[in-house]
Amino acid sequence: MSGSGSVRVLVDMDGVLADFEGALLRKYRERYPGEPFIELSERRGFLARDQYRQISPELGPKLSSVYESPGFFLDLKPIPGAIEAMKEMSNLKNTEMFLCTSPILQYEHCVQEKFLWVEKHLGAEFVQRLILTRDKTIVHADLLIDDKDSIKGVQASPSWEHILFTCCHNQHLQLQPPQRRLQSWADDWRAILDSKRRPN
Ligand SMILES: O=c1ccn([C@H]2C[C@H](O)[C@@H](COP(=O)(O)O)O2)c(=O)[nH]1
Ligand SMILES: [Mg+2]
Repeated sequence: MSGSGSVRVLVDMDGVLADFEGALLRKYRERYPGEPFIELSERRGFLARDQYRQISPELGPKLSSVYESPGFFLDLKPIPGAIEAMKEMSNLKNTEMFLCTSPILQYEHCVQEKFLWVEKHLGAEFVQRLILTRDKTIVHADLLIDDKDSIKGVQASPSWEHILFTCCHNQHLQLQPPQRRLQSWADDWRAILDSKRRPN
């Protein structure tokens, strides 16, 4: 993959750098105060929309109207420790770091706001490291740090090892060895990167 001793890492945005689930619940409750909601501790499954649909079919579109609104992606708060970790990672020797995120299909606001979010929180130099794709399997890297439990695409055997970043919707999942987790940005992400470096 990358040269000897070096490592290429893809870092997801929603649920890893930006607190998508926290903002979604808060803004949904503000917009639909009388409707049922799901506490973050009760979230199961990657797509919040699907879990809300199971309560009642009309709740799915109500929930998605929240993240399709202008300003939703730009206003997301950083996950604790994420900004510091990205700045440190980008300065590590023999380390290529890219942000790799999937825009929603209602891309009108989402795409531009993802770029703006990166510039606002990480700085203009990180905008050059931003990859938007609906299929992360076709991007070549050693590691993908992502909160989605199952990442599928046209490439059946992606080049990267998926490190599951803990988020409310995946915290209950029991991983099958050798699958690995990163519990938070306070967890030892440096050791995970080092584990992919080949000796010089
Ligand atoms: O119920 C949901 C939850 C999330 N999404 C969207 C929001 C994000 O843009 C993507 C996730 O992107 P990642 O790059 O995998 O973090 O999924 C949704 O559409 N519906
Ligand atoms: Mg994500």
